[in-house]
Amino acid sequence: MKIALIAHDRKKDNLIQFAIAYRDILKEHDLYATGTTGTMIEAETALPITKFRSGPLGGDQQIGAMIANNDMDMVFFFRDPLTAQPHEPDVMALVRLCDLYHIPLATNMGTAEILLKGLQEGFVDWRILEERRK
Ligand SMILES: O=C(CO)COP(=O)(O)O
Repeated sequence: MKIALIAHDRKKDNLIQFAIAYRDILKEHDLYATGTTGTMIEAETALPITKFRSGPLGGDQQIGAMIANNDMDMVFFFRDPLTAQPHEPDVMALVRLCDLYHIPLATNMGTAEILLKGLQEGFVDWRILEERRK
């Protein structure tokens, strides 16, 4: 599965801790990230990550394009609800595309844990089943 990892600055530590804790599951998948998030997670976990531009410079939109192209399966986007983002429209667009294309999206640690454990247990195979139906 293709998984996107994104975190706003004050949530990056959260996502790094999450990636460390669940490294064994994440390493079985193809990982993508916005620039700074990806660089930091790679440094802490040594997981290979395809990195896009930094979020404020278009990285969210690059991941959104993958979703629109049916080329992304799951998104972990730890958003900071207390800090205004200069690229808020891009953030909302990414969340919107997840909803539009039924892409599982976790915006905080609580949901992320359930989503990743669900992935490990095979609870999110619908995209694979959908592919088989084509
Ligand atoms: O701003 C972001 C998501 O909206 C994240 O971008 P960076 O990973 O480059 O900090």
